[in-house]
Amino acid sequence: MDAIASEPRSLGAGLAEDLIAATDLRFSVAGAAGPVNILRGLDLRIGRGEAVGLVGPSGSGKTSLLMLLAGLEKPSGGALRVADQDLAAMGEDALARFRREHVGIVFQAFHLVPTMTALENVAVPLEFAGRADAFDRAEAALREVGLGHRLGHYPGQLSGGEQQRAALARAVVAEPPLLLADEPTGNLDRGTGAQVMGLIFGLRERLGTTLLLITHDPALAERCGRVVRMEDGLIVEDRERSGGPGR
Ligand SMILES: Nc1ncnc2c1ncn2[C@@H]1O[C@H](COP(=O)(O)OP(=O)(O)OP(=O)(O)O)[C@@H](O)[C@H]1O
Repeated sequence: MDAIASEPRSLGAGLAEDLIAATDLRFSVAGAAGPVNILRGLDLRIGRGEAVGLVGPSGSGKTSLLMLLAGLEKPSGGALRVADQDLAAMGEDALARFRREHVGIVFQAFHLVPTMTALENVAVPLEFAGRADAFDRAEAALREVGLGHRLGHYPGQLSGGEQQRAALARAVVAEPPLLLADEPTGNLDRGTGAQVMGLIFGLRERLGTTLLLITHDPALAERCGRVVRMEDGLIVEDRERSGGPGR
């Protein structure tokens, strides 16, 4: 039986073990008719090692939040700390370094480089980050997701599930503390999606990675230890399961 905590989590001072601490987080973009307020003062804390399912209607701001947490967009207001870094205060170079060192991302579209093999797709970013053993680590990561026999294949020669597994290997090869996944099974059939999710949950458990998983699949969200629901740029529900994999 699930124990549901119906009250939102404490919005007080961040705990030392919080990997993510967003306070009054705001994100606006310029629209034709003036600014569009996408995140409207959102508070969220996620502890190290937690798994969180992020759900909510289309357009509620889930992907925008993920982009801010990844350091791919900058907040328009409020405070955002991820892995002890003040993302709101960082310039482009510092954000690029933050992404390399702290974040892995898996999107619905796989975003592999079509002119590079699976091995190169995983190894090259690691090599850019200065890892001398980039190709060895990339090969190990690809083997872990069951692609040891596809190292030299180009994305166009891989199935959708294989491409997503390669993208997952790329996301976790540097063992980042935070894994962000935006509808990672959205382009896959049910069985292949289940395989990919099994890999994601298995990897995060082995590596102790914090996981934020955006999904429209309630059952998938429930597999996370905690489910956060967004509506209209705010968090409207935040509940935890006792005994879930996220704690
Ligand atoms: N660059 C932009 N310019 C204008 N509007 C934007 C921009 N980026 C996002 N939006 C709008 O902000 C809102 C939130 O978008 P976002 O992609 O974060 O929602 P979402 O909850 O992830 O939706 P979905 O479940 O459909 O992926 C949407 O209404 C979207 O159209």
